[in-house]
Amino acid sequence: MWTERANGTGQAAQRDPKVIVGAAIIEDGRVLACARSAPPEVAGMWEFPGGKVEPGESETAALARECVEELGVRVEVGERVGRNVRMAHGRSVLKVYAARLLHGDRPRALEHSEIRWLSATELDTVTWLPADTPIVAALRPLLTSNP
Ligand SMILES: Nc1nc2c([nH]c(=O)n2[C@H]2C[C@H](O)[C@@H](COP(=O)(O)OP(=O)(O)OP(=O)(O)O)O2)c(=O)[nH]1
Repeated sequence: MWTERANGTGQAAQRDPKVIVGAAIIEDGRVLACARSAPPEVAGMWEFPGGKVEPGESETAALARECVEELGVRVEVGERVGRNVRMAHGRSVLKVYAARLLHGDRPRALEHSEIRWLSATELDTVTWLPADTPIVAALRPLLTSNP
């Protein structure tokens, strides 16, 4: 299913999909949702803060870095939320982790057009990026069980 290519030794090497990590930052039974400011095709759609894992970087380190860059906050990364979601015809995969804010840090929209705290009943009030739909479904019970 994933693309294969020759690796120079005549053997086929599997090209791993690019990993995109997202943080479901939960506080008081609400999750932080972020509206993309770019590119135009997806601007105004909502996502979890995060981004591409850099070569040699762990998923946890990537999440911590992205939360500082995008929101100016330090987070502790917890359990996975939902399943791996294949995107871009299998060329990338979205993995979301629960997270919590550390040291009293308060998120600011440094790269997004808007950020909002959403309770379980408010999750459907925004338009999520399509890949996030199964993650949002998996998140709902976590918000109701952690009031
Ligand atoms: N961060 C994030 N990206 C998501 C989510 N859902 C989803 O489909 N994506 C997609 C949107 C983008 O195509 C891709 C993430 O790319 P990005 O541009 O945010 O990553 P990045 O911060 O590393 O970007 P850059 O350094 O290359 O500019 O994954 C989500 O919940 N969070």
